[in-house]
Amino acid sequence: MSEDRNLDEAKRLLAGYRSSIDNIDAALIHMLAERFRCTKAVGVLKATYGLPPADPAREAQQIERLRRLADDAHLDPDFAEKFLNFVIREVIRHHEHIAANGGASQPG
Ligand SMILES: C=C(O[C@@H]1C=C(C(=O)O)C=C[C@H]1O)C(=O)O
Repeated sequence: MSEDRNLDEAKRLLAGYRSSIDNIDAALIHMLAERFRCTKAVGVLKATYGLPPADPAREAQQIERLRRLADDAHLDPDFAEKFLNFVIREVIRHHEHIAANGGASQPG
């Protein structure tokens, strides 16, 4: 009987955590969409002025900063670095694509 009650309580807690996880995932998607909206504009600017798609010096600064932020927030800095590199690789792919199209961004 008390095991049933414990299981019910566990299910209630699980549903509460999952509801927060769903909200956080939605926020992440919106934040990523906004970031890519910005970086696509940067890609158009770079293509217009003949600047290279990638900027390794800027990336090094961002990684150093994000590693520090992650550490302060008790998030694994190696994971934060991998995540940023994953996002930046996709941004650079967009920039190369924009440059190859003469500075025109693609929708989406
Ligand atoms: C957005 C830029 O282009 C590239 C993408 C970056 C990013 O996604 O943060 C950072 C540096 C560049 O390699 C930029 O130069 O600022």
